Amino acid sequence: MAEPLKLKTKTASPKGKLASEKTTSKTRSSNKFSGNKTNATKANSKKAYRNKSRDKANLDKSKQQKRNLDSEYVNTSDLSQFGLTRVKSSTFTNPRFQAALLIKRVLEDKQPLNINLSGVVKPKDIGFTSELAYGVIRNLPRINFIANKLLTKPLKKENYFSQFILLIGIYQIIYMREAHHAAVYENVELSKQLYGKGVSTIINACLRQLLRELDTYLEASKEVSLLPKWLSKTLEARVSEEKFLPMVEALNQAPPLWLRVNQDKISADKFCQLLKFAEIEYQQHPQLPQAILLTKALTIADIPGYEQGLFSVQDLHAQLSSLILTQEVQDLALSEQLSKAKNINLKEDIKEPIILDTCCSPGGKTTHLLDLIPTAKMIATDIDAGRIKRVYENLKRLKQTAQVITADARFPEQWLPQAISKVSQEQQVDLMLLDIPCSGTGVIRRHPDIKWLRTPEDVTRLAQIQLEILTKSWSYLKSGGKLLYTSCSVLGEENEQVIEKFLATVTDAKEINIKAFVQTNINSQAQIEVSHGVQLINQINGGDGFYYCLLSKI
Ligand SMILES: C[S@@+](CC[C@H](N)C(=O)[O-])C[C@H]1O[C@@H](n2cnc3c(N)ncnc32)[C@H](O)[C@@H]1O
Repeated sequence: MAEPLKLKTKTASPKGKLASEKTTSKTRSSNKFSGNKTNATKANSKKAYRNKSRDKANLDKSKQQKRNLDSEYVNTSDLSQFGLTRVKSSTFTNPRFQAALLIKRVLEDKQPLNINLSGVVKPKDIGFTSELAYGVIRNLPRINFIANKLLTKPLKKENYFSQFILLIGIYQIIYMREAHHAAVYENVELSKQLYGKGVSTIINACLRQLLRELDTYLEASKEVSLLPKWLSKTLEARVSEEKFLPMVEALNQAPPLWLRVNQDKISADKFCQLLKFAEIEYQQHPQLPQAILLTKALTIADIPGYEQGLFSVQDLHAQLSSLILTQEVQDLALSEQLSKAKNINLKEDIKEPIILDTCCSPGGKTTHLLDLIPTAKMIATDIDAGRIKRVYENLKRLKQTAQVITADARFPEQWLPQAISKVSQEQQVDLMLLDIPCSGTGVIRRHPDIKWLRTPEDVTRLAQIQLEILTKSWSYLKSGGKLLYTSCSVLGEENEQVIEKFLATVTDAKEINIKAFVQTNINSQAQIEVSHGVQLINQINGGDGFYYCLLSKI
């Protein structure tokens, strides 16, 4: 292990200050030994004045230089444990440095992977930086395994930040197929800028060793599971052997991009024509024509019609939630017309159901429900005031209206009666969508940090909240009304076990069987057997892991 090297930092020119101090002391000494006191004093005081002015000018210059130099540095005191209190601004804006910071925040500070890089890296580097961070976090166990094989000794704690740079280098070489020499050079340079030559020599040696025996390292790392042990064990027990490995593979792939055509604005076929015209490759879902898979990654702004509200970005299985809730409303007294719900073109003659969408941000399902039933009186709530801003943005873009409330779904008594009274004389709602807060284990490919942040204890805590939200909301559902309990979790503890506990405490709830409906729309490989509701698991280039249970009030 090389000696830890201190970060070389340029300090403001101390020379200037020392030079002026020297001059002053010289002046003093010449005064002291002068013969003709009066003339000498006059001459000396002039000289002293000149010297003083020069000193001041020197000092100002020195201060300015220091200021200029300081402005080239960025404070990184949150990295002081790694010996880094400030770094050059050119290093700070390096995409690899920023990716390493993001990785550090997840692994060391246990913060969610939150990509907000605008103004931090150049706009052209945002995608690259985020790919590095997501890629390393997604494939962490394998990359770590290789890093540990490559390092002959672990890096010292004070140099530890360079570990994240090594992980990035390994990721680039293995997964990004970037020019290998560039991947080595850039990461070695970055570690040199941060820690000096000693550490960068280690990074260089590791990455070059990887290049020499790439296939061997790759082959050996394939044995390493990409899921945390507790989750892998739970899922292995839950999912049949033949479905388990494809599910794990799908959980770890880069997420597919699904769009939902807003059929209130444009037909799915016409939207596909727009895609064709823009030369965007896509696949239309065979059973759900409004669901479009883009086969190549694109930024949303490059897809025609986003600002005009022609489509929303929504996972395939997430799209099912609003369809299940509205497909099943035909036996509601409020709307016999909904029996035409087969193709969900309900706009003409629908009445005005009161719908409650709790935990609604960013509004994917709220806007879908409004697309299906534009006349609905929608009450959409979420606890997170920051996230709720996105509901407003989406409603505005889609020209839809809803009563949006920042509220805690565990305490509907504090806000729901008032919200209902604003739209009706009634005291209860017709339809409820509870998209409860959950572990997010079904959307790990979109949020791979979940793998390293969630714990089994979190799941148990969340399950209690879920039961509380369901139990409290139930009393605000009309007799004959429908409630869809849905989650993006693949764990029984948050899904059918919550329903089981709930059903054991009420006498006016009946489960509606939605298996057949889901089966006719979604590839059967995605469904696994559960005691209540439907559990879908992740599919490669298909939908995320989702759970739905539809309940009706007797
Ligand atoms: C799965 S996300 C909802 C996604 C949303 N339904 C959609 O389709 O766009 C879960 C949401 O639950 C919210 N949440 C968490 N705890 C809550 C609570 N106690 N009351 C209300 N909302 C809550 C979170 O802020 C988060 O936005």
